[in-house]
Amino acid sequence: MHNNSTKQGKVLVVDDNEDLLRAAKLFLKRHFRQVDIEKDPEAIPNLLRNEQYDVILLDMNFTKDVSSGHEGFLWLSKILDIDPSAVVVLITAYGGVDTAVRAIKEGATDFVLKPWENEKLLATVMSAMKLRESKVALDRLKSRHKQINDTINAKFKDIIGQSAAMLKVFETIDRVAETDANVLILGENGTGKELIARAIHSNSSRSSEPFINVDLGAISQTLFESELFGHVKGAFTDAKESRAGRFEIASGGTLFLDEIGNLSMPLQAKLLTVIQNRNVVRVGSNKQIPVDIRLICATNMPIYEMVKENTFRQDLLYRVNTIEIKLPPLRERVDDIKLLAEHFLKFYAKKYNKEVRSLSQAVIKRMEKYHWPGNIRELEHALERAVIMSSEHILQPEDFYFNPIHHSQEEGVLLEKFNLEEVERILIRKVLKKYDGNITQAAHELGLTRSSLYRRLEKYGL
Ligand SMILES: Nc1ncnc2c1ncn2[C@@H]1O[C@H](COP(=O)(O)OP(=O)(O)OP(=O)(O)O)[C@@H](O)[C@H]1O
Repeated sequence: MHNNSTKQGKVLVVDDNEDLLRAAKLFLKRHFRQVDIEKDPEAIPNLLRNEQYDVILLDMNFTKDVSSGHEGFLWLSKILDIDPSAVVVLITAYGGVDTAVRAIKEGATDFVLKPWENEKLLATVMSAMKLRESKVALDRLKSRHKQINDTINAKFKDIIGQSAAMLKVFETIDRVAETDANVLILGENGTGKELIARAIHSNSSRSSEPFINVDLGAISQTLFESELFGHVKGAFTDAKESRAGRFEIASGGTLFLDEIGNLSMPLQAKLLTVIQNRNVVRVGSNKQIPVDIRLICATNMPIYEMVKENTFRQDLLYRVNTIEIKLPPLRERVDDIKLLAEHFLKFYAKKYNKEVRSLSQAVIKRMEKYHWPGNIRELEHALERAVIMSSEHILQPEDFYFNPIHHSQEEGVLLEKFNLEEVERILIRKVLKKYDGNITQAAHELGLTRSSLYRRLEKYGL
């Protein structure tokens, strides 16, 4: 027999037969912390308002000689209205099995036949209790997930921009969000590709489902399949447990594949198969799992040139680029710089509780001339740093740190060092600077193809 302190769970039994109620209470009390009994179903709403029951045992028929179960259905649906995650076990007489089966379809958890055997009743209530525990845990997880999502989305809510280019982007988001069309977002680092992807998701009918973000540039070749498609226990040495991949987790919602241009050819082929079939197979299994996702991809690579150079599959590109959004670099949307800078100033002044109020004209002029290789992310960090460091109300050019590369310094290095790699790195930086980061022009001047220039940029971390 259990002792009182270890007993768990609250059970409510509703039946018009007082003998049955008494017997149920006597027996269940030995196993559960609290057992309430009620013979009048009209009292149910009130009871549920005052107590959180884990399991409710509910009779199907209350009026004498009526065995249709109508009343049971009525009370079942009332209970589920009050508490959608209530766990209701129906009590039904022999012969009422069909009704009980229908009740389960309508949301009951299980049923017991009366007269019952105590051990059977106990087993039923015990497993109902377990179900309740997982429902409560799931509800908690869901609301935690929602809270996290809301916090992220709040940050992504304000998309600042009034330049013609951004207005066009807003219009496209409006048009495509509601559709399930695949979207490809192109733009340099820090131009707001993820922000736009989230905006599309939160304006779509999938907004209450997850937005799952995968940085393909950060996933190693060996982990690619298991990360994206999942694996079953024992599929490889480290696979101690079965795990769903990002495609499966995103099902119902939006999958954002960032840096799609960084995928190797073999991985592009694997990705294409999944996108075409809308099915994933976990590593180590051969079961097809259907996935329902809205796909948004992004890259800062010159993807069309890569197709020409056979480093990116054309069929994959045509799968993902149904709608294309080009985000111009910040230096090409000069109209937005002041607006963005003031937005970040306000945000960080509030965050760090500083009295910084505005930007001097000189700062704005300087910003509008600067080439912003890191785009909006760089602008945001510049403002965060300036707000933290400054003790004035108005920020001045000295509060910022523009353009860390100095010509004279580099030339000095060039003359002193004869290491080929070092010289190559410096040359590339200089040419890039000359063309304001324009890869095509820089590659042309250096006598390289764009993709070999990209490879070097990566190699030298430029
Ligand atoms: N129009 C905008 N208005 C306000 N904030 C923006 C805007 N665009 C970008 N940002 C901010 O700039 C930062 C970088 O944006 P985001 O991460 O979306 O860029 P990205 O293009 O995905 O970058 P990467 O290519 O490096 O992944 C984020 O903090 C984002 O909130």
